[in-house]
Amino acid sequence: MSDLGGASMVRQNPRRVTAPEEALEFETSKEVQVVTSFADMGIKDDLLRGIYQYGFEKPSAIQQRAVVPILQGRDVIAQAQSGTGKTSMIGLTVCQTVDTTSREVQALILSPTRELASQTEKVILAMGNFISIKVHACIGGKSVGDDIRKLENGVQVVSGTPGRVCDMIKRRTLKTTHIKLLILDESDEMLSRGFKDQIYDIYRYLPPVLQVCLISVIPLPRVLLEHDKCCLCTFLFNTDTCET
Ligand SMILES: Nc1ncnc2c1ncn2[C@@H]1O[C@H](COP(=O)(O)OP(=O)(O)OP(=O)(O)O)[C@@H](O)[C@H]1O
Repeated sequence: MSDLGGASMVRQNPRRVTAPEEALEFETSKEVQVVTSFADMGIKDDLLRGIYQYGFEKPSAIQQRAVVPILQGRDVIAQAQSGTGKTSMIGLTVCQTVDTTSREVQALILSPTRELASQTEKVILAMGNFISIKVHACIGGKSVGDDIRKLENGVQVVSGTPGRVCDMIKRRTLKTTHIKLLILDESDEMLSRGFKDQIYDIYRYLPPVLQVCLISVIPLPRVLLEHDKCCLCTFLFNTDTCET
């Protein structure tokens, strides 16, 4: 997509799945389709089984818009309120994206807190129940030896906090050569405060061809959209804020 100015955005009528509250709007890049069923997202059968077994019947509003662009390999900014299914969406897209026959790390998810990184690991393990996905939560406060053992045994996904992930990369225990997808959860947090330098530090070790997804609760600066491939899926719960 080359034009991300106002003209390329479309507003869609609100259709919230997870919380039937006041009228809400979406702003998306214009080519974003609303896909209302997991079965129509091109998801592999064994993963679909895992999703249904996990108790999901229908994608939430943000999932209906952002899952397919992520699976298409687009760089995506997905912004939506807390509790709207963003973490689950990360789990689902990562499970679909990685090759579970490989032992290489292919997806790296960075979160600002240990709890969130662990939660994401659990979602991936639960949804990926039938695809034998190997994921490791690489977080501070846990044994470094354990990290090393797990990573050396081979995992396809790392869900971690920036400090420990950076440490593992610098020790060459976490090999970055095959990483094709970087997801920053709560990226408003990750790109502010003390995390920014750590994120840049990690980014330097990642392959030049990389899909990046930014997941956020609050709208991110517009400047992040200004590159050709970026796709926006925003849940507009405060129109004024998002227009600036
Ligand atoms: N499609 C879905 N169908 C049913 N339940 C869902 C769906 N997507 C997410 N949920 C459930 O909704 C709750 C919130 O989902 P999730 O944690 O993914 O949202 P979130 O936007 O990341 O929220 P937070 O910012 O609070 O972490 C969880 O209990 C999750 O299992």
